[in-house]
Amino acid sequence: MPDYIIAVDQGTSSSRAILYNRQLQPIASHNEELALSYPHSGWVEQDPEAIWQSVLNCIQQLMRQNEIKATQVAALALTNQRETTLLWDKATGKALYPAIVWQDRRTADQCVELKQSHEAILRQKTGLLADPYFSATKLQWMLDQQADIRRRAGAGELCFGTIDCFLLWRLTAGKVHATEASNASRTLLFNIHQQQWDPELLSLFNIPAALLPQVCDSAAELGITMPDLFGHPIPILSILGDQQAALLGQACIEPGMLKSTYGTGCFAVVNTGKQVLNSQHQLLSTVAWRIKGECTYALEGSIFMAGATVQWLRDKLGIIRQASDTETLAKKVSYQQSELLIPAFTGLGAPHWQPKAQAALFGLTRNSGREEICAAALRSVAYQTQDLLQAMRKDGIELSDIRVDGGMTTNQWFLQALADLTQTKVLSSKQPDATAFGTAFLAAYQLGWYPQLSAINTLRQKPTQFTPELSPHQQAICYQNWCQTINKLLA
Ligand SMILES: Nc1ncnc2c1ncn2[C@@H]1O[C@H](COP(=O)(O)OP(=O)(O)O)[C@@H](O)[C@H]1O
Ligand SMILES: O=P(O)(O)OC[C@H](O)CO
Repeated sequence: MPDYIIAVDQGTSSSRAILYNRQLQPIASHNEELALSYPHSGWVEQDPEAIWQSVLNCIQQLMRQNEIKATQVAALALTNQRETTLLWDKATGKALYPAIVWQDRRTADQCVELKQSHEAILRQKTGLLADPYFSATKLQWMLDQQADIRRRAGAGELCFGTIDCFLLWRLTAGKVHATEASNASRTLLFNIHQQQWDPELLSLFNIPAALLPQVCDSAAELGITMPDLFGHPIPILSILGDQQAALLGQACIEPGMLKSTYGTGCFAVVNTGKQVLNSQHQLLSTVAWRIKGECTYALEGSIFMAGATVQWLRDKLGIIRQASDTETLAKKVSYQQSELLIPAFTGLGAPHWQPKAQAALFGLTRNSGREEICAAALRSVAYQTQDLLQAMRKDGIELSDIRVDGGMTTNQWFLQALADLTQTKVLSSKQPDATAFGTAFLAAYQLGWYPQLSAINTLRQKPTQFTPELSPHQQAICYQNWCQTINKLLA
């Protein structure tokens, strides 16, 4: 009897595959880092073949290293970086362009116009707003680059997809062109109330409907892998956008429960149940998951630079050798530090939505060194989280704690700073891969191993707790300085 599930988490910084047993304990994993390229100012791209190859290698290596045969695998469960846009040729399966990554700002000018003319309708239909972050203007940009391309798109010769859709296509050797509702809800083309591609929005962005994938439930028989890939076909039974998968993986299955994931970016997401909450404070409404045709919705605050700021310290400034060095260095720096980093390297996301903002480091003195810059970088992620929590509270969400996960949460110093600067209890998942766990659980649910979503409560390990140690008065001084500095930058 097949007793395993393999979850694939295709993130911005890396791809990984994790092997779970029937009790949904992680048995083994295989990880591969992925490169990003920045060919022009504001552009962020990835190689579609490198993405595909990394996913394939991760699954194959995981199976090989653990002597697992495909016949022992009950399901493949996918989760992925969202919004990243691909366009490929139906006949050859080859992408026409590099993947335009969610952080890419090339369509910022277009979004300024869109904001003035169509923000209200975009918000009402999609829960999102006019920003280059989402897929629609990225796809529009691709379609505007070649003379014949819209005709080919209209004739059904090309496919658009987010990462999940591209992987599903490749895993099934072109048999399935489909996505699922949580990923579709990030495109700016999907009506989250009616659960369908919106004809008015397709016409606004001049996007031929023939390009679009079918939108499925998040748990379903989504496809079967080609036998030659893993030696035997494996059913693909769940797909979720990575932030929605983490919401499920952190057992936030009731309205009002919040998680915040610190990977490349940071995404604070709160379950709003059957209700689409219309934020008055620049947060997004999105599909959390769709099961048996029924949608659960969520409210989201998106920060573009979290772990990516740490990568910048490593790869561009060269002041650390590895991400964990930030912890050792930051420990030496008190809250009295004058240095403040506004990490608007790819514009600012929620709640500012300023795609053209540029990063800046304030308050430098002769005493400022790599310790201070590391502390400022880590604290910038905590301050931005406080911006999101404030917006959520103003929208009427009551928050008593934050369930956190993602690569950055191995940094204990950061987690204490997060509790201090948000004055909120932080519960750090002992399962650092809450994202993969979320989609693996959904596949197990689809298999009938766990017939109720509430079973996730019993599978989740007790988290580690961080409580605020900074006084509310000191926090208020620090946060006021952050707000004033951001306002200065945006003025
Ligand atoms: N100890 C650490 N301190 C700070 N940041 C870290 C640490 N370990 C990993 N990171 C950051 O976490 C990110 C990777 O997390 P991950 O959840 O794998 O991201 P993604 O899903 O976006 O690929 C990287 O950007 C890295 O810089
Ligand atoms: O790569 P991550 O894990 O930071 O997630 C990227 C998000 O899905 C972008 O919306």
